[in-house]
Amino acid sequence: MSILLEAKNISKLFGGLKAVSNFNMTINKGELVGLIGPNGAGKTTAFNLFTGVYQPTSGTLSLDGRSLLGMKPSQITQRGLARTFQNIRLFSELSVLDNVKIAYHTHLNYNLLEAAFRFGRYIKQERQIEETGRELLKIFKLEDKADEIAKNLPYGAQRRLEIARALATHPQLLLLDEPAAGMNPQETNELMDMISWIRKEYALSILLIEHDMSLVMGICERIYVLEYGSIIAQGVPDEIKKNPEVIRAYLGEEA
Ligand SMILES: Nc1ncnc2c1ncn2[C@@H]1O[C@H](COP(=O)(O)OP(=O)(O)OP(=O)(O)O)[C@@H](O)[C@H]1O
Repeated sequence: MSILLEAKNISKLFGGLKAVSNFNMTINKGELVGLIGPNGAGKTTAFNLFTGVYQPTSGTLSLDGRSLLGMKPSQITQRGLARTFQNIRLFSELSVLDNVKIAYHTHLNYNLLEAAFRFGRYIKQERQIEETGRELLKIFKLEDKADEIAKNLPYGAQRRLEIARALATHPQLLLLDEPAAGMNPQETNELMDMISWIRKEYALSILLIEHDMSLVMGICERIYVLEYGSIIAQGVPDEIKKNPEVIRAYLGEEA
């Protein structure tokens, strides 16, 4: 199996606080990996390091064998890494379809001048974007809501739209930050199926931060556990469930 993302000995200091400490992680192509840990363990900081929001204080980071260090978030998106946020970030005043279409534009191979000179190609690409956008909405059960304003969608639907929008940038690796937060059990189950399906359909690697243990244990092939910025365990779900360190740190009441 070939490695897609590799983080080696990454640390991130905020003043005196080590939010992430000597963090090592590999994600193979096509793998679905979970990242769990108590509140404040450093999970979102890890995502922010992978996506260029923060630069690590030390350590190395690469995607598909090429370093990500020093790159801006937009460049990292172009290289094939997309994410969703713990707090939903949509263009709340735009329609559902436009939210997805805007994401496609980060991947278009025309600029404005070309658009003016080669109007035919522009129109064709716009039509393609509209079609693929609608296909994505269908996958996420949002096709009937294409023209609704994003902020008027129910919470669970907004979360699905965020994933659809991330997928529109054609990622190799998708980072999902608590995608089931605020969802009811039925919505969570449907989301699990969607995540598994898109992973196969788009040959994606996925890294998932999630507090819903049934979701994490149900779909992830491998799990990393963070506590106070350090990885305290990693392994397949059955190993993680039995690991005494993990039970102590995180699964306490549920184990
Ligand atoms: N920009 C920042 N400046 C200072 N401290 C920060 C910053 N971002 C995160 N931290 C601190 O780093 C630690 C890790 O935070 P982080 O948000 O990564 O945890 P988390 O595991 O994602 O938590 P949660 O599950 O609550 O979202 C926390 O102590 C947090 O207060």
